[in-house]
Amino acid sequence: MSVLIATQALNCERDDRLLVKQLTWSLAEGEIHQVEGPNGSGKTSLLRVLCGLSSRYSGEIYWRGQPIKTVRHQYLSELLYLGHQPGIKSVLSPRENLQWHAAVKGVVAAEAIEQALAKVGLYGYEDAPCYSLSAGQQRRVALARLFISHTPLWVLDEPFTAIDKKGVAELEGWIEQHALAGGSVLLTTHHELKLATPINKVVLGE
Ligand SMILES: Nc1ncnc2c1ncn2[C@@H]1O[C@H](COP(=O)(O)OP(=O)(O)OP(=O)(O)O)[C@@H](O)[C@H]1O
Repeated sequence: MSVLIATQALNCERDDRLLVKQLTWSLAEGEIHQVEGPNGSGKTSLLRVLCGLSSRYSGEIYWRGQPIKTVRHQYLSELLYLGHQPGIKSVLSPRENLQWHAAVKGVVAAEAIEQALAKVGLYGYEDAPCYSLSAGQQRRVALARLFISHTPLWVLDEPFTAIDKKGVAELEGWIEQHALAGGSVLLTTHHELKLATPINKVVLGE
């Protein structure tokens, strides 16, 4: 399986604290990697750097073997980042949020949106403004984005936050299915993952 994303001697600094030190690492198709470490160790900071959302780093990041600066459009279009916060627009409904996401991704996805709403259990709430939904339902709106476009790399920061037991099992299944289909997943979670697929660990704060 070919390598999607890799780093060479990556350092991430925050307020004069070196959070990631000389990280040389790679993530290939079909792999699941979990960034681990205590609160404040830099997990979110690392994910944001790897998704092109932060430039607080030194060293090199490669996408499919090319420095990200040279393939920025391809790199950003092939990854999907779900942040710590749901990152949805609260005045829009779940359906409208997904339509917005599809437009940003440049995909026509009317059917995929309906399927995604059903998959994450939001039918019945699809046209309600998101501010009227519970925290777990809002997280489900964010998770529905996983099924709108076919992005090879999912980057998930604490995706299990506010999700109920059934939802946790479903999300574990989706992560596993994505990897089995040749996709890759990079995630942080304080939740103990129950997957049959091996998980590679990236440990920070040691
Ligand atoms: N918005 C911010 N402004 C200033 N410093 C910040 C900010 N966000 C994070 N930091 C600093 O960066 C460090 C790493 O934070 P980060 O959110 O990456 O950690 P984390 O490992 O994801 O933590 P957690 O497990 O609590 O989510 C923190 O200890 C903090 O000092």
